[in-house]
Amino acid sequence: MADDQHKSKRRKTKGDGPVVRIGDKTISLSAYLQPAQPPKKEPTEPKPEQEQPAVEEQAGALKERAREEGPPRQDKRKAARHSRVHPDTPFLKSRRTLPIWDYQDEIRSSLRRDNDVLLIVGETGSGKSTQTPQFLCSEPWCRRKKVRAPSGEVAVGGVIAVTQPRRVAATTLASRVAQEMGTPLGSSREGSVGYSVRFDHNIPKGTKIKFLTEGMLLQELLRDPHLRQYSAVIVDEIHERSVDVDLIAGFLKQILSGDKAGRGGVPLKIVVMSATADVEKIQGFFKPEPPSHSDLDPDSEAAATATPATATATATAEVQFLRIKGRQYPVEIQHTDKPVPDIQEALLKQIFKIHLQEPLPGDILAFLTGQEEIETAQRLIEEYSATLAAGVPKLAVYPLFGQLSMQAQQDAFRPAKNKFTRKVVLATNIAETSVTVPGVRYVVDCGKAKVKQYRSRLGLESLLAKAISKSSAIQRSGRAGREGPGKCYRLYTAQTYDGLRDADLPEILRNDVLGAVLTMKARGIDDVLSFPLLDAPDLESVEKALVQLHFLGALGPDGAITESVGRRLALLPVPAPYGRVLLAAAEPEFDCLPEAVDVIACLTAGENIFLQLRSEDEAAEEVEALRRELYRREGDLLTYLTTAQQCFAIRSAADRAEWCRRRRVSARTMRQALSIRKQLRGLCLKEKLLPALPPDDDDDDDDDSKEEKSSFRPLSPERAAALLRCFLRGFAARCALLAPDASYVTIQGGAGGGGGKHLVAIHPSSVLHGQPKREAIMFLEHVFTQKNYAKKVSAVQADWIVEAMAAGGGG
Ligand SMILES: Nc1ncnc2c1ncn2[C@@H]1O[C@H](COP(=O)(O)OP(=O)(O)OP(=O)(O)O)[C@@H](O)[C@H]1O
Repeated sequence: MADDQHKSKRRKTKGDGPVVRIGDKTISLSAYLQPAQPPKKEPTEPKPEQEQPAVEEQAGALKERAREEGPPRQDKRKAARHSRVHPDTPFLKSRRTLPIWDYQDEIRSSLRRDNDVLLIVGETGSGKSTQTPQFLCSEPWCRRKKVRAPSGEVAVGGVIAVTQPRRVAATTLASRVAQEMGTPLGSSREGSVGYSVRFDHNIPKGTKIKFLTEGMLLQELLRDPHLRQYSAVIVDEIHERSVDVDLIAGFLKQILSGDKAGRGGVPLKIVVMSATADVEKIQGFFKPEPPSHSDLDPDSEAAATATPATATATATAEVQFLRIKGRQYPVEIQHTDKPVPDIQEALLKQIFKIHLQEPLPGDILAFLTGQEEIETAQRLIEEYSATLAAGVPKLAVYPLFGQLSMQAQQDAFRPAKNKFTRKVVLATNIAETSVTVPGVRYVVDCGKAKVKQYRSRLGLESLLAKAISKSSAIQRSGRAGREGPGKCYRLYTAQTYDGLRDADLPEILRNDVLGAVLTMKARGIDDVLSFPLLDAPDLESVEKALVQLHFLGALGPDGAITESVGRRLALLPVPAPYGRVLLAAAEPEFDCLPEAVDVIACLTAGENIFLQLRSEDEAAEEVEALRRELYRREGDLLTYLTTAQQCFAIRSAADRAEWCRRRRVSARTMRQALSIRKQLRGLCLKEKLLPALPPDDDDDDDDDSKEEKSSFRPLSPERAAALLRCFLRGFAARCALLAPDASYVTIQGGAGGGGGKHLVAIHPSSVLHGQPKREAIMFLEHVFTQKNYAKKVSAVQADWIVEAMAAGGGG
């Protein structure tokens, strides 16, 4: 873990000026540290260093200019239209300037009468996500109604669900819309807007608009297949085509073309939105068909009560389509003249150039491929910022990637803490759609993204950096120009852009479809191959998922979901193999659920809990020595457990933070892990996996006065073995045996193990790296860089693997 993979990427100061070394490359920073002389007629060019305070003056000028230019001209008569239903909040003025504002009547009327489906395509920033739900929430069909359903009198409707591909989009949109509607989120128990994302729900009483991740809506569908609380579901950013959004589309199509008995005859309105959707495909998919009884789940209330009258009443209108013309602010796009040989280098140069040439205010959003690249760039930019002369604005870097805790993600959306500072957000493609990062005027797009790729031959998923699609490039550039005119610097040529494919391959065609197949099974879809999907995955992946679920014990021999395992797995908000670990740990034979929860909390909390050690770190040796006390010979999972238990046993939050600092353990990730632990424990209690909450479940991160925390007790070797045997119930197929030539060879067969054996090496980030070889290892993750690496590794016994396989443990 102490391994620093970026030793070579350090900034040095040579006689010829400061340079950044990236591998064997050297970038001179002199040009950036000594800002270029401004060309005479360009007011926005940088001034010589000693005159840099003038940047603020330039900023003033830019602000002034933006004020003068104002938003694009709108038809005054139309723009003056004041909706009865929108309170005159301070946001009304800016809402009126959005291109979608003039379409609000059309949007409303498109869904009146028998029209149940509307597709909206409009440029990024035109106002789709924030405005459409506000336009619709006061429609008469959006009222909550008491109706008669086969199960008796039920309440239907009243809320609009807006799905988002990512948590950060759901939460930031909810907070924006709450502000626009004048009911700030979370400040009171009542409000019009709420959100629901994994491990975080904020649904005030009276919520009319609920932003939620696609995963959360799927969870809700399991509990309420008729989506009774909703009058409408808005599927935003459909072009992203995650497995979850494809499943949602399929379920919505079934609700649409089925009878409405379960909803007491109340139709569910569906709005599908994107900047770059395949209009024909989506229209074709949702085109109403007369339902046939054979389409219905024979056990459903709907099937039991459907009459020919209810069955045909639904299929009348076509899918409505609306194209929103115009964009809010222009975005100037610049491509490179030539292909760039080194993206990381080009990205840093571009950021430095913007910083020195463009006045404040104007933050930068740069798209990189992944966490490692972001952390390296962050370090280099921070080092560079520290060298800037006193009169030059500083740079404050905020990383933004999916593995970060929610709190750390939110930081990127706040203004830089210090004055006279330019914010630089370094993001993966999680900031690509839906989000508005306040302050951003400049986007730098590296043109690549890490894509999860399921290599069905190996049965493993890998993250590979690949060229993005045109649709992604358009989305990325759309992040500039949301609060004023913007610029997007693409680090690739215009020809390269022309050669990009229009859209990404849907995830369902790329990935392990395990979660998708489990969800379909839990929804009573026996024949997963005939479930309506925009694109069906290949037979091989579906078959592999079915086998894997069978190994996990989620499916019985007849292929139906099992009550004891499958249905419970589908309800747990963790991937199925982790869920299987929790179920095993609750069995009396293993009896180690709190420990399994702790490990899973660390695994799912975000970044690696161990921060990378820098070789120049003076305290590196001391940190290493302290960390060695945490390392367990059984491997990474037990090391996580020891770390979590030691850390969580400390009473005071301040002492815990200090404990983390001394070991360079991420205090933020540990806080998140503590919160996940609490929620998972609560869920386990609810699902009757835990008889009672463990005595130390009174964790309050900020409460230093707690006296009752249990102190750390190291796990005995027997209990450690029990815990690893539980993990094997989820990951038995992710194992490798020691071969006579001292290499690790993955076990053959088994779900997830793929069709053949292959070599894996232990990743340098593992505590088992460089340790004496064991007879077998279990690894939770696999990455392919120069070679196949196993990550999150534990030493296991071969007979435990056999035991887990026999019990049906595939991962
Ligand atoms: N959190 C925010 N802070 C500041 N302005 C915001 C925020 N969210 C939205 N806006 C403003 O509202 C505009 C419309 O945003 P909205 O997300 O509704 O557009 P959109 O059409 O859905 O865009 P996209 O297709 O990129 O998701 C933005 O361009 C921006 O001006």
